[in-house]
Amino acid sequence: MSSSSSRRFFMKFKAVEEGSNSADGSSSRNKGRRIDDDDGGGGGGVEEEGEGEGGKELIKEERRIELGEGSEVMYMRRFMGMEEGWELLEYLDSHIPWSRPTLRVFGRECVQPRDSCYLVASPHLPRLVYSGHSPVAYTWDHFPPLLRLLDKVEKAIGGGSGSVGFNSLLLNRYKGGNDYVGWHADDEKLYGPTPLIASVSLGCDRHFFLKKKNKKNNTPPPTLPDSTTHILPPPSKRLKQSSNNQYQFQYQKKMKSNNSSTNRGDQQQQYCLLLKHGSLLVMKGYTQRDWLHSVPKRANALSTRINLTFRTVLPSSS
Ligand SMILES: O=C(O)CCC(=O)C(=O)O
Ligand SMILES: [Fe+2]
Repeated sequence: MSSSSSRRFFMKFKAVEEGSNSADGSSSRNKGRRIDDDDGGGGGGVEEEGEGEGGKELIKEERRIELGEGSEVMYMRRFMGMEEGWELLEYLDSHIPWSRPTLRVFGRECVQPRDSCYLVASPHLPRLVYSGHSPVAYTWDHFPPLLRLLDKVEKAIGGGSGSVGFNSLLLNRYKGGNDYVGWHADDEKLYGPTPLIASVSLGCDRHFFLKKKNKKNNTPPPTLPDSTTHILPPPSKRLKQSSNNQYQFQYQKKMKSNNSSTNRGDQQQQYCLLLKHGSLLVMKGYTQRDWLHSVPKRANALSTRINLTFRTVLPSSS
């Protein structure tokens, strides 16, 4: 399949809701100069304005968000070219051995609300276990496009020839707006106390939320890890767009609940980023120790999104 036909394939739902299948449902078809966030991503089925026009190099915008106390995220919106991204999306969609495992969450079994696959550089790494599930670790040597992506990610983060030393990769496939990942932190011991996680997004734009953990008991917020949307007020009431397209908001009201475990009354710091097709998000420092993140359900996310998170498993962490 050519790259343009593959792009059409992933944009097949576009006709259903013309110009509104960004994750937030906002129209991405501005006539004239774009002033919103959709100026070249194409994720979710918008045109590819801004991609290397006239042979110009892609602008690699960077956003560094200091979360405080040694936590930091960095967002690079145009990490890879649009066509390059669509080709990789198509390749991964058809070549990766996806599965949708059963997890155990708070003693309950539930089917993971997205497809995933775990790839590693070596079979001798300690096993990954999350939510009572230990995924099969496939070797990433069988997927040359992923090795090329790894190289690109390492160069972007490590600078020039620098090697970061990622040795594992977790892929998630969200087949539509009902697929999601609930509040969690990638704080498994095998990644060490300050993991560097590089997250590449392909396909449909989706919102990525960050919120500070509840320090008092260091437990997740009052939602099941895979069910988050209901505690957040509607985006229109909640999100305040700042000049750098990053949404920052705080709860305006106390959460209404008689349950003492949910009625903390503290205002949690939160951030939301729209993860675009071809973007790179890096989480570093104590982000996994002190913050939770999620990609909630979105009714308007009509097409497939694939997310890749490169991580480093510490060899002696078993
Ligand atoms: O899909 C995303 O952007 C996030 C995925 C994620 O948080 C994870 O795999 O741990
Ligand atoms: Fe995560």
